[in-house]
Order: sequence, then structure tokens, then C-alpha cells
Amino acid sequence: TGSTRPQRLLRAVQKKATQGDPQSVIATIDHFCRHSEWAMNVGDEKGSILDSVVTELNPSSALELGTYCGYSTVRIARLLPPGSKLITLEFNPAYAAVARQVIAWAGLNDKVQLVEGPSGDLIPQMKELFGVQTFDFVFLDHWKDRYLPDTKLLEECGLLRKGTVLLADNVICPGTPEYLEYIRNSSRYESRYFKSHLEYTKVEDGLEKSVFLG
Ligand SMILES: O=c1[nH]cnc2c(O)c(F)c(-c3ccc(F)cc3)c(-c3ccc(F)cc3)c12
Ligand SMILES: [Mg+2]
Repeated sequence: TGSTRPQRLLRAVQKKATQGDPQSVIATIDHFCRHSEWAMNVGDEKGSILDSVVTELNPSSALELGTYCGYSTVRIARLLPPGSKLITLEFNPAYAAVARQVIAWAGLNDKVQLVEGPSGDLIPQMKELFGVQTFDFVFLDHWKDRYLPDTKLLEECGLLRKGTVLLADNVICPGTPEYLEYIRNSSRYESRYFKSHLEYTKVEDGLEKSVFLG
């Protein structure tokens, strides 16, 4: 049995990136995806937009739906102020196992809590399991068909507050039409589309940033 793509990505990080240096972990993964094997990390172009949204918001509590190999987890956590917490949910155990090691290599264990399981089951448990009141920031990057139900679940569980920012990846490719329809027509959100490209390609994709108005 051979290695998987996430395992080969992790091997590249452990071989080439500097331990405790998130920027070198990010650069190593981007190089691997451009020159060795494409992988579905948010990437450097959309990643810069993610960075600017997180930096401007300076969140104390953040949630990521969809960890994959931990690339965006590292991008977000490296920008969080001391004492802040990023909770990241991953359904696939093999992805979670790789992500834990990528996050550890970047030296970000104290800012990140990776939880394995389906987002639909875990979101209602956020308050009781992790003492979360509300999230300041949510990055949606798991599965296109879960964006809308999980957003409604976050609302219903009282996990959003006036000003919470939702940032959704892949709203064009592969596309999340039901989510966009809901969020752009809801009086409870103010949305803006950031045009970009599918990671490591010239194909159009983009991020949708939505502020919950309460
Ligand atoms: O599923 C995802 N979650 C999060 N981010 C993703 C992402 O950033 C992507 F670029 C893709 C993508 C897009 C185009 C493509 F050709 C291959 C993969 C996917 C994706 C889409 C459909 C699938 F069947 C499997 C994966 C995802
Ligand atoms: Mg994505």
C-alpha cells in the first residue's frame, strides 16, 4: 500500500519547512501543490484574501469547517492574537491525522483545537464541549452541500453575534448556489464577493464574505 497525497504533502513539510515557522510551512505546501501535486488547499492567492479578512477582524474565537491538511488552519492561527482560539472540524480521519502533524510542525498547537466528526453533529455541541459563547469568524471550506445547513445551524445554536464574519471558499468552483442565494438575499447578512482563482490554477473561483447583522 502506497502513501496518500496528504501523506506526501506532510512528508514535504517535515522535510523542507522549518519547525515552528508557519510561513515556511505555508510556502512549502504552496510549492508542493504548484510543482509536485495539486491539492485542495485554499492556496496562496485566495489565502492572501483570507489573511486580510482575519487581520482586519483580529478574532478571539474562530471556527473552520473543513481542515483537510491544515493549510488554512495554519494561515488563520498564525495571525490570531495571544489567547485566541481556532476550532477546526474535519470529518475525514486520514485528513485529520495529517493536519494534526502539519499544525504541530508549524508550532500552533496552543491556538488550534482540531475536532474529528461531522460538522452537523459537532456545531450543536460547541458551547457544552468547548465553552464557546459565539464565534467572531467562521471559515467555510468543507463540503459545498453543507455550507447552507451549517450556517443555519450556527444561527439556531446562537453561535453568531452582530458582526460575526463568515468567509466561504469555492463559491464558484465547485460552487455553492444554494448558499449564495440564501446569504445574498437575507436581510440578516451583508455580503461581498472576492473574485479570485481556484487554488494553483487559472480557473475562476472566489470567496464570499458575509457579516451577520444579528
Ligand atoms: O470539497 C472541497 N472542500 C473544500 N475545498 C475544496 C476546494 O478548495 C476545491 F478546490 C475543490 C475542487 C475544485 C475543483 C476540482 F476540480 C477539484 C476539487 C473541492 C472539491 C470539490 C468537489 C469534489 F468532488 C472534491 C473536492 C473542495
Ligand atoms: Mg476549498
